[in-house]
Order: sequence, then structure tokens, then C-alpha cells
Amino acid sequence: MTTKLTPLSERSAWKALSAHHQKIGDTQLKQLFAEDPGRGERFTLEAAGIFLDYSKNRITDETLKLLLQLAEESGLRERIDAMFRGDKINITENRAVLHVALRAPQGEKIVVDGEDVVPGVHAVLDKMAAFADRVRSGAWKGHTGKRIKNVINIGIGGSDLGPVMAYEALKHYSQRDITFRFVSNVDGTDFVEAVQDLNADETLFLVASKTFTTLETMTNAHSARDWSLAGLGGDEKAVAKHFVAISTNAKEVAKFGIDTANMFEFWDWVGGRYSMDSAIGLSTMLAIGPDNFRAMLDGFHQMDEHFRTAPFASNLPVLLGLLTVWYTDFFDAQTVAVLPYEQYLKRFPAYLQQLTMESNGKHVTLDGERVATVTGPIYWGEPGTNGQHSFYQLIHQGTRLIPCDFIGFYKTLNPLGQHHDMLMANVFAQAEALAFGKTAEQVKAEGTPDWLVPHRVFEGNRPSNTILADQLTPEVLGKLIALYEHAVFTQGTIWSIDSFDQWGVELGKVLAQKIIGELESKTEPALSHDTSTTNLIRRYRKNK
Ligand SMILES: O=P(O)(O)OC[C@H]1O[C@H](O)[C@H](O)[C@@H](O)[C@@H]1O
Repeated sequence: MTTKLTPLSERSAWKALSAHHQKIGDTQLKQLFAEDPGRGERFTLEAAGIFLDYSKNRITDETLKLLLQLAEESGLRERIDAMFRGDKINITENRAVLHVALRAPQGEKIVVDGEDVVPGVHAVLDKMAAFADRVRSGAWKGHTGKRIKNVINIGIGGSDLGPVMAYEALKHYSQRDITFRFVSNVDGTDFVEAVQDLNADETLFLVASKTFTTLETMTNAHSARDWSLAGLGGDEKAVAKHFVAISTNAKEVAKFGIDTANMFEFWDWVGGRYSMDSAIGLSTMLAIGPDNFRAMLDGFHQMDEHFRTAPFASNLPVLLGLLTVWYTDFFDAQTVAVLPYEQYLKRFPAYLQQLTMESNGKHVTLDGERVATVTGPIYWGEPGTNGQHSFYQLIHQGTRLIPCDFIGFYKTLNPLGQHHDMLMANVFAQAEALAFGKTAEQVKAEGTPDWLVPHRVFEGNRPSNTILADQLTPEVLGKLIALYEHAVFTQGTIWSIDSFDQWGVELGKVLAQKIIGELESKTEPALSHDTSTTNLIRRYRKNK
């Protein structure tokens, strides 16, 4: 970093926000709505076909003004420009951060190390499309001449969560005569269960790994290779028809035994958790076809352009990101619940967990100083209405403040009687109940005995966003994901952290490597761990 950043707590907007929070922090949403009849319409924003109602947040016009000022003071504009320009803003890995280039239309120019990366992106997309067409049409044959009926993606983290989420989200558009499965865990059960009813001669494995060195993925890929060869008469030549690789690391791909002609490339400027729209999305393209995949990319791009060009006050990802900072740092909210009222988005919260928490789970600033404020909240959630019958109790009546993002669609992909209206009624009802609650007077007026009244009171004043879109199409999915990607970027910029590295995952990996040897050694290993770890290892060795 060339210029040293003003520490967050010394930025004038931050100080003003602290004072402002003292003043309005306890103000009730009920009061804010009563005082301002236009609030429910004014605090909304529609862009790129995504509608956001943020009126049920504990904010006033002044809060918004100060949050937007904080974005300016934190250099958000410059950071956005730097990212889109291909600057190496991932400073700890000295890398550009260019997931936006993955959806840049042909003809756009984004230069990294003197090279325009956009033509390469489109060359890979074309290669993926040609391959996907062959597999989907049956032109691509397995080793024994049969068509591919099963596709198994082997990957973990960003090489799994994005593909699974997108496959589930876009299942409506998928080719139903191909079975898709996803193997990620190094627990052998994951692989064994995924293949137990499949024939090797009809099964294609996609080995997805940015580094192609990840322990879990390589272990699963080797087991897949053994399983394939066993089912195909042990002929090594079969590998070429049943394995393709998706990676940035051609050397390791070749070492594994996959012909690099069967490799779909991406680049070090694509972070794992930002890679589901790169070649890592090959399973998605195989499922929904190249046209739908391109429509998804177009959706991403529309949100990218909105984020890049819209003034902050009318910028969806900026507002979403700033509101999260507001609750995390001033209300001590530790989590954000993401609640999609759309069954197809059932894996969206899990996907967002890596996107948000691996990005902003950081405790040092870009300057290497310990942060002075709290950073990345915990994201979690389940699709509605299921969550309502499980954990919503705590959101409504517990002691914690949990800001919620409700996500819903005007139209369902599966019209069925009254189902969709019922589903959406629940979105609106939950947000209303959280915000406005139910007073003791109201409870009493219903004839509730006095002793029961406190139990039945809803305090309200629980904030939420409601995000609405037309229908869950590939394009809309792209927009939604980009919305969160850029909201995470906005948060990371305010906190002045590197949202694009993930050093926190390293230590456990290194220690596990050592312990694997200790668990497997034939002779009693000399152990030099703490007494707890030593004891656990000994106990496992004795009982395994
Ligand atoms: O794609 P790979 O190189 O196999 O990495 C898979 C995942 O593992 C790492 O540990 C990181 O925490 C993730 O960011 C990454 O997505």
C-alpha cells in the first residue's frame, strides 16, 4: 500500500456514526414508520431488475448520509475502480481480483500484467460450450462407447459450493437425463455414496481445483480414478474419456494423468469463492446448457455495471454492505440470516458462508495492523418457510439482534395451487412481525391471562431487508450472486481488510499433514503435540 489508511475509528464519518448511534440506536422502527408515511416507499431501490426494500432497518436519513460518507472516506470509489482496472488489490497474494472479467462481454478490455484477459475468458467459455454440447447431446462417448449419464464434480470450498448451489438453484433448467452429483468431503462416505448406484462407463468426473493440490480433492480424484478403472477393465486409456480437469495448474493436472487437452483453464486472479462463473462452473453449464450459462454471466455483468457506475446512494451492493457494517459495528450484531423463500436456493446460504466469511473473516488491516472494530459477521440461513418452524423463534423473541435478508420472487417456476402466494405471504408477514412486533396491550386485548402476557409479547424492532426479483432465472441468479459479492467487497473496503486472501485455512492443513503420518505409522510415533492432541492421537490409534 502506498498511502497509509486513516484507521477506521478515526474517520470522521465513523465518529459521527458513533455519536449518531448513541442518539438513535434505540429508536423503534414503529416510531420511524409512524413519523414518516413515505418511508416504506422511499427506502427502496430497484436496479438491474432486483428490488430492495431496506425501510425496515434501524436507520434514518441521517444514518444513510453518514454511512455513505463513510464509504467515500474509506475510498470505496477508488477501490472499485482499482478492482475493475485489474490492480493487484489482493495484496497479500499480490494478485488482481477480477471475477468481474469472467463476465465481461467480448470486446471489453481488462489488462493484467500487460495482457488483456477478456479474450482468454471467452476462449475458455467457447471450449466449455463445445464440450457441454457434446456431452449433453451424447456425441461425447465414454470408453466403451456409451453416452454419459452421470456427471460427478469433485472439488471442495469454492470448487464445490458454487457449483452445488448453482446446480440446485437452476435445476429447473437442467437436462434431466443426466444425473449430477458433487463430492467434496475427504470422508470416504461422500464418494462411496455418490457412485454406489452408477456405472463407470457412463460416468464423467470433473476434477475441479484451482490449485490441483487440495488434499480432499486429490484424494477423492484418486479414488474416482481407481473406481473408474476398476469398472472399465483397468485400461488407462479410459481416463481420457471419463476425466476432465478444471484448474489453473496445468502441471499438476498432467501429473495426475489428465490430458491437458481435457483441461478447462482459469486464472490466479479468480479467487476460489468467486469462481463459480469461471470454468469451475462447468457442471453448471453441463446441466443447464451454454445459452443459459451465458445468460447467467450476463446477469452477473449487469450487476457489476450497476455496482461500478451507480452513485453510492442508489447502489444496491453498497447499501447492502453498509447496512451490514452498521449492525456489525454499532449494534454488536454477530450474525446475518439469509432467508431465501425459494426452494431452489436451498444451498445459497451455504454458498454465501464461504463468500462472506472467508472473505471478511480477517483481523488485520491492509496495513498489517490489528483491526480496531469488529469485522465479518457470521452468515447463516435456511430456505423459508422451513426456518420459521425451527430457529425463527430466537430471531423474534431471543436476546440477540439478527438482521435478516429475505429473498423472494414474484413468480414461481412451479405454479401449484395457492403455494406461491402462501410462500410470499410468509416473507411479508415475517418481516412485518420482526419489525413491528406485538405489544403487551395487544396481547392483553386478546384475552391473554396476565401471567402469560410477557411470553407472548413480540418486542419488534428487528431489522430486515427484503430482496425481490421476478423469477429465479439463470440471469437473476447471476445478479443475486454479484449483489452479495460486491456487498462483501464494500464491507471489506470499510474495514480496510484484504477480502481476497484466506491465510486462516492454512495452519490446520499443515498440522493435518503431519498428523496423517502419525495416525498411519506402523510403529508408535514419537509425538510432540500438546498433551490433549497427543492423547487424542494415541486413543484413535488404539481404537481404530
Ligand atoms: O480449488 P482448490 O484449489 O482445490 O481450493 C479449494 C478451497 O480450498 C482452500 O482451502 C480455500 O480455503 C478455498 O478458498 C478454496 O476454494
